Amino acid sequence: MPLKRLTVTAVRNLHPVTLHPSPRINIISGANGSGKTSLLEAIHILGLARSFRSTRLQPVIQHGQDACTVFAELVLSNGLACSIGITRGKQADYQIRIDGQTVRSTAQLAETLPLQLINPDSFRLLEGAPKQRRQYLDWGVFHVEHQFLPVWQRLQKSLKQRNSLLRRGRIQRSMLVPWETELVSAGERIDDFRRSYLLRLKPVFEEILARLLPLDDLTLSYYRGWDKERGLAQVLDDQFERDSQLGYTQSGPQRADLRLRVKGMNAVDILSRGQQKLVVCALKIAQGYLLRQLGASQESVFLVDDLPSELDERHRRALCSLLEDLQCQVFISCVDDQQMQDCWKNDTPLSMFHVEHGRIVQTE
Ligand SMILES: Nc1ncnc2c1ncn2[C@@H]1O[C@H](COP(=O)(O)OP(=O)(O)OP(=O)(O)O)[C@@H](O)[C@H]1O
Repeated sequence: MPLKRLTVTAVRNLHPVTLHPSPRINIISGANGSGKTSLLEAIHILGLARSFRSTRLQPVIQHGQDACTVFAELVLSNGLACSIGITRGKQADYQIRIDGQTVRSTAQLAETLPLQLINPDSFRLLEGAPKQRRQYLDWGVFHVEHQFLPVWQRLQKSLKQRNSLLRRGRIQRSMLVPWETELVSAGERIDDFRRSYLLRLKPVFEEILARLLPLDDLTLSYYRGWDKERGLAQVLDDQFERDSQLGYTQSGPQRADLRLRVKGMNAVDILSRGQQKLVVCALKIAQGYLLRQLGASQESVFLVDDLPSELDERHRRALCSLLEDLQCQVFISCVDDQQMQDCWKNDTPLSMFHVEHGRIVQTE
């Protein structure tokens, strides 16, 4: 799903630019503060309508401008061209267009452009809250299981309604029944989707990890959000009193998690930062490989911010080789392009861009 042409206007310090990236490897180099990350951020906005650096989009819009725009022409897996564009204004308003048609949902953008981000914050996938690992897992499920989104929306709605009734206090048990019925039916399906996705992901992840970092005793397991012995309906029933006191639903798929352990202990307590970074890279790259294996209609585009940092040369090369073998489009930022130049096979299409004070120039 490579971006064939990319136009960025009024994103942070970037001068308006149109680029013709390589369908495979793109290296973006430049000094600190030059605007490398801003270019990756622009692509991220195009795929997800939001930044990975700030929760609000206002800081991303160039000082003195009212809106930023990112537009791209893509090549679909069937070889046809498609155009997508997004304009985000200061009032959190946005306009999304796919092939000239206005689109309301950001899910359609995500579906058209499956983005994977690897950046210094990616560590949080291991050390952060379960929500991040659920989002990671659900990214994969969303792209391979087309029923996932409507079922997930049903789950969110029923959970919200149940929690709002619980917060009212002193409610009749029967008032929750319709929402619980919906919650159980959507929740168990989400659990099935996640479980079967993970079953397929695990061997791919293990293979990728072995190429990056031999860690035989690392295990990846799934916690569905409630105990193994009981069905979700039973759990909601048994926990009604406690849920009423707390004002929210304690157990369910909204509590699911992925668990990474080394010798039975939490991986973050054992692995070095570099090793954690490699495990996160393996997790993300594995999703790209799986998407390709399953013949998904779109392939992932990888955004890798500041790859060389914290990785030694051997691991950097191993990572580049994995990204290269994946045969998808990759954008990698780095301060020193020398570090990234000889990591690729001669026949891999490679483009180099240099950023200076927000001005991007293709150098190769
Ligand atoms: N809304 C904005 N309008 C204009 N300039 C901005 C805006 N927000 C940030 N900047 C500037 O844009 C630049 C953005 O740099 P960016 O983070 O993309 O740099 P980088 O090349 O990735 O640097 P590093 O190597 O330090 O990570 C910074 O110089 C910053 O001060």
